[in-house]
Amino acid sequence: MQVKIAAKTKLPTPFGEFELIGFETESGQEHVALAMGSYTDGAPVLTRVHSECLTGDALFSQRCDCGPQLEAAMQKIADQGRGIIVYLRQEGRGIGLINKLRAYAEQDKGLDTVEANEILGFLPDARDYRVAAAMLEALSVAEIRLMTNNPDKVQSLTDAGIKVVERVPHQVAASPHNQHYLATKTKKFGHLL
Ligand SMILES: Nc1nc2c(ncn2[C@@H]2O[C@H](COP(=O)(O)OP(=O)(O)OP(=O)(O)O)[C@@H](O)[C@H]2O)c(=O)[nH]1
Ligand SMILES: [Zn+2]
Repeated sequence: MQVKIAAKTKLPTPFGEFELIGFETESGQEHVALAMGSYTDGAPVLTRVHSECLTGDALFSQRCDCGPQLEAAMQKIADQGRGIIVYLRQEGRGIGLINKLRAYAEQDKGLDTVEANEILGFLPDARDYRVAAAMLEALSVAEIRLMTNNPDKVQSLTDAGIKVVERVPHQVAASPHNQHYLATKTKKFGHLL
């Protein structure tokens, strides 16, 4: 998987100023990374590989925990003054925004998040983390402390050549709306919650 750094700029946020790095893949996909501090010095970098969730990241959805997880990652990185968020445009665990909304509609009828994907003909999780590994390599980052509860993410990044020296638990407070969703993540995806 080849990616190229297409643009770099500043991103001032309530958590502090990040460097915003835009990437393009060979197939024309666009992804971004937010970086703070000196991440090229060889020491393991506190890292979040975050999958796009328009509803959670931008629209305050309480169906999932994505928005608070993104904020928590930005805060933890700002507290340390050093770290990277790889923001992957793999919306809906890779099935895309409209298909995720279709899956939500199935969940409204009583299916869980895995069953809803399957009834629509998708894998429960269609994400590919090789692009995240390629982005980290392009930033000269080889060793990370990964903020996640998802063991598959740790394994997939490891398989793609990134050394995950530590899994940093990344749990945020549940809401009444996302309890079932979080329970399914634990039961069906093996999330460490
Ligand atoms: N298809 C589908 N995607 C969902 C659903 N709810 C959230 N997502 C997507 O799931 C992705 C986030 O994945 P999660 O399973 O919440 O968490 P994770 O990234 O695997 O694990 P953590 O690193 O612990 O956060 C985002 O791309 C969301 O858009 C859903 O019900 N169906
Ligand atoms: Zn979400």
